[in-house]
Amino acid sequence: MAFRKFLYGRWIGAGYAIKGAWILLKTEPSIQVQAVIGVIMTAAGILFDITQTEWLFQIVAIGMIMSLEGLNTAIEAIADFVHPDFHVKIGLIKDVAAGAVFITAVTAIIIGLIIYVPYIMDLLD
Ligand SMILES: Nc1ncnc2c1ncn2[C@@H]1O[C@H](COP(=O)(O)OP(=O)(O)OP(=O)(O)O)[C@@H](O)[C@H]1O
Repeated sequence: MAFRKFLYGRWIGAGYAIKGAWILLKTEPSIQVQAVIGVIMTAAGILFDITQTEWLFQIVAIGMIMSLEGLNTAIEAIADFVHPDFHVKIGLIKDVAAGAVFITAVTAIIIGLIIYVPYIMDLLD
C-alpha cells in the first residue's frame, strides 16, 4: 500500500516536471534556440554516422545545457520574485547563474568540435 502511494507520488511529480519542461520550451527563447541546435546536432549525428560513444557525449552535452538553462531561468524567476527592484546582489546572483550556463555552453562547443572536426576534415580530403 505504502509502495503504491510512493509510486503515485512519483507519477504526480513526473507530471509537474513534464509541465515545467513544456513551460520552458514554450516560453524561454534561450531554451528554444538550444532545442533547435539540439535537433540540428542530432541531424548532423545521423548524417555523419557518429559512433555510439560520440552519441553519448552529444546527448549528455545537449541535456546538460538545456537543463542548466532551465535552472538559470528558475534562479532568475526567484531573484525577480524575492527582489523585483535593482540590487547589486541580485545582479551578482543572475550573473553567476548565467556564468554556469556559459561554462556548459563552452564545454558543449568543445565536445562538438572534438566530434565533428575529424568528420569534416575527412569530407574535405
Ligand atoms: N534586479 C536586478 N538588480 C541588479 N542587476 C540586475 C537585476 N536584474 C537584472 N540585472 C542585471 O542584468 C542582467 C540581465 O538580467 P535579466 O534578468 O534580463 O537576465 P537575462 O539573462 O537577460 O534573462 P532572460 O534569459 O530572461 O533574457 C543580469 O545578469 C544582471 O547583471
